[in-house]
Amino acid sequence: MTLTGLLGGSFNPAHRGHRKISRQALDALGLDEIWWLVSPGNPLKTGEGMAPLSARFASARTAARGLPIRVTAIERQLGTRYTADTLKALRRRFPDRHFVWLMGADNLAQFHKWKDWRKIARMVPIAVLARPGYKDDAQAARAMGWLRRFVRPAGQARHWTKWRLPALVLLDLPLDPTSATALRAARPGWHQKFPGTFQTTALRDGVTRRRLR
Ligand SMILES: Nc1ncnc2c1ncn2[C@@H]1O[C@H](COP(=O)(O)OP(=O)(O)OP(=O)(O)O)[C@@H](O)[C@H]1O
Ligand SMILES: O=C(O)c1ccc[n+]([C@@H]2O[C@H](COP(=O)([O-])O)[C@@H](O)[C@H]2O)c1
Repeated sequence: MTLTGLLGGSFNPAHRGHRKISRQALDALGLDEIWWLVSPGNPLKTGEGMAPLSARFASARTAARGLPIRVTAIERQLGTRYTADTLKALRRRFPDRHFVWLMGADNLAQFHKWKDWRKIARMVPIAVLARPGYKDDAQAARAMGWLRRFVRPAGQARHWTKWRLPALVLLDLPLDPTSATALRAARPGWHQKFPGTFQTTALRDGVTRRRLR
């Protein structure tokens, strides 16, 4: 079984914070690799100010360099937008992998708004990475009203494949203040550096190549 972390995101653009939390998750959870799922469109975001998938994907490829991270637009290939649907499809398609869902503390604060969020927690363990300014919001998250009883000690994080689900671990590791919102404000035209189409390798056996626009 390959131990695989899933970090879904808009990556508009990808940045040092994504890299940092991925390194932390690789280490704390003893992962073999992480897949960055570059979202065709977060269902809770309007799409305003969202760069094309091709540019976000390319920025993620650059940010992930040198780490055991696979950047993928698999939700585009699967035709899914909601994480619950993506996880259902991935678990069916990759039975030889153990998946853990990774997210920053800001997303835990919103988690109760996600489609079928309790089902998500029943499908995969969830690891929450600390983010500056979101410690209190994460603790007070509406979803925590239900999830709190399933919280596992961070010291046992490497045993996540053995956990009975639902299971949630809060990884309170050194913080990184980088945010895509701040980067976009500083460089609104960032995506012009990543023009055109891109190629993505389908994850199954790495043979199929698809051109996406
Ligand atoms: N600096 C960070 N610290 C902890 N988690 C982070 C950090 N940056 C991003 N994440 C997490 O990475 C995932 C993808 O984030 P995303 O691509 O939305 O970046 P972002 O910086 O949060 O973007 P935006 O500012 O546009 O909302 C989310 O789970 C988010 O919580
Ligand atoms: O499934 C949902 O309802 C849902 C609602 C909001 C966000 N998500 C997912 O959360 C991940 C983080 O999104 P973002 O835009 O905060 O980077 C990304 O994979 C989204 O598809 C999923």
